[in-house]
Amino acid sequence: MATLEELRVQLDGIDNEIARLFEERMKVCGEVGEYKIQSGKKVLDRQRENNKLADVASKVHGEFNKKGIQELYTQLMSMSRKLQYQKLVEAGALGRLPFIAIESLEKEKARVVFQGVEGAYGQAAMFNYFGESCNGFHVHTFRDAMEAIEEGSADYAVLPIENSSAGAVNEMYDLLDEFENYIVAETIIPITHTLAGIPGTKLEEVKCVYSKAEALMQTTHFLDEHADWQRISVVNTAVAAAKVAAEQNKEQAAVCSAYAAKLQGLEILADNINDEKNNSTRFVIVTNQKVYLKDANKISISFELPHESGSLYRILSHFIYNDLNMTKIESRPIEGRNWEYRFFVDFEGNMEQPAVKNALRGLREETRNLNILGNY
Ligand SMILES: C=C(O[C@@H]1C=C(C(=O)O)C=C[C@H]1O)C(=O)O
Repeated sequence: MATLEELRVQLDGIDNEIARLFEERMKVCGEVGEYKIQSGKKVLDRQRENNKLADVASKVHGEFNKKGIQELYTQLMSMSRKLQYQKLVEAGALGRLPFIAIESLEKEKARVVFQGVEGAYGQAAMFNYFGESCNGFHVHTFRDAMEAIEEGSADYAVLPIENSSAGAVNEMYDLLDEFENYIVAETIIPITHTLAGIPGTKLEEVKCVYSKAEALMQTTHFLDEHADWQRISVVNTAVAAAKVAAEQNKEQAAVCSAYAAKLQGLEILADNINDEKNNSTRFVIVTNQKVYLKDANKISISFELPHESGSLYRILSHFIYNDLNMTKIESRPIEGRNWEYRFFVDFEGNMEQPAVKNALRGLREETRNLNILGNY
C-alpha cells in the first residue's frame, strides 16, 4: 500500500493540472465576457449551464462522482459569471444604478413624519436624528407615512424596522418593497417600557393592558406574572396611553414609554418592564429621492427567488466572492405565490465600490425584481 506521503505526491501532480486547467478555463470565460459586452448578451445562460452539468455528470462514474462533479461545475460556472460581471462593470455596462450621492441631509428645513401620536417611540427616534426642534408631524399607520413621503407632504419618514428582542417589523419590509421610497439613514434608540394607568390605579385593579403588539411581546415576562390580564394590541404604544387616559378606567393600563405616560397624565404603575433590559429599536429614515450620503456604509436590497433547491445558496455566493460582509437576512412570503419568498439582505458597502457594483450586477441578472432599498 502506498504511504500517505506518496499519495500526497500523486494528489499534488493532479492538482497542478487542475490549477492550470482552471486558469485556462477562466481565460476563455473572460473572452466570453468580452463577447457578451460587445453583443449585449446576458451573462447567465441557464440552458447552457444545465446542459453542461448533465454533460460532465455523464462523463464520470457512480452516483457519488456524478453529484460531486456537478457541485464542482456549479461553483466553476458561478465563478466564471462573476468574472464576466466584473468585466461588464469595468466596461461601464452596469445597468441602472441611478442613486445620487449627497453630502448631507437638510435636517433643519425638512418636514418629517412619524407613525403614532405625540409620545410615540417614533417621535423619540425623529428627535434623535433630526433634533428636537424639527418640523415633524404624525400619521396613523406606517402606510400613511410611506404615502406622505411618496406624495411629498413629508420629506422624510422615521419608521421602525427592527427591535433587539422582538426582531423584524415585518410590515415595514413589505412596505419598503411596495413603495418607491428609499432608506437614507438609520438611528437606534433605547426602548424602555413602563406600565401606566390613570392616577391612583393599583396593580391589583388592572384587568386589561393595551399596547402595540411588539411592545406586548417585549414585556412578556412581566405580563406573564399577571396571566389574568387581557392583552389587547393597538396601533402604537402612545395610542394605547391616549386610550387609557381618555377612558379613565382603573381596570385599564398601557405599556408605553415614560414620556408617553407623562404626556397623557398617566401614572407609572411599574417601570422598566422589558424582558431585555438593553431593549432598543432601529428606525430607518426614508425618503422618495434616490439619494445616499457619501460616507454610507450599509446597503439594503430585496429580491425574489424561485422555490428551487439551492437558489439562495447560489445567490449568496455573490456576497462571498466579492468579499462583502452580509449583516442581515430576512424573508417574507410573496403575496399570491405560496412558498415563494422575497429576501431582504443588508450588507456592508458603498455604491461607489467596485465590489458592490459587481455583486449588484450579478444579483440583478440572477434574481427576480432586485430592489435597492438604500445605501446609508
Ligand atoms: C461562459 C459562459 O457564461 C456563463 C458561464 C458558463 C460556464 O462557465 O460554462 C456557462 C453559461 C453561462 O451562464 C457562456 O455563456 O458560455
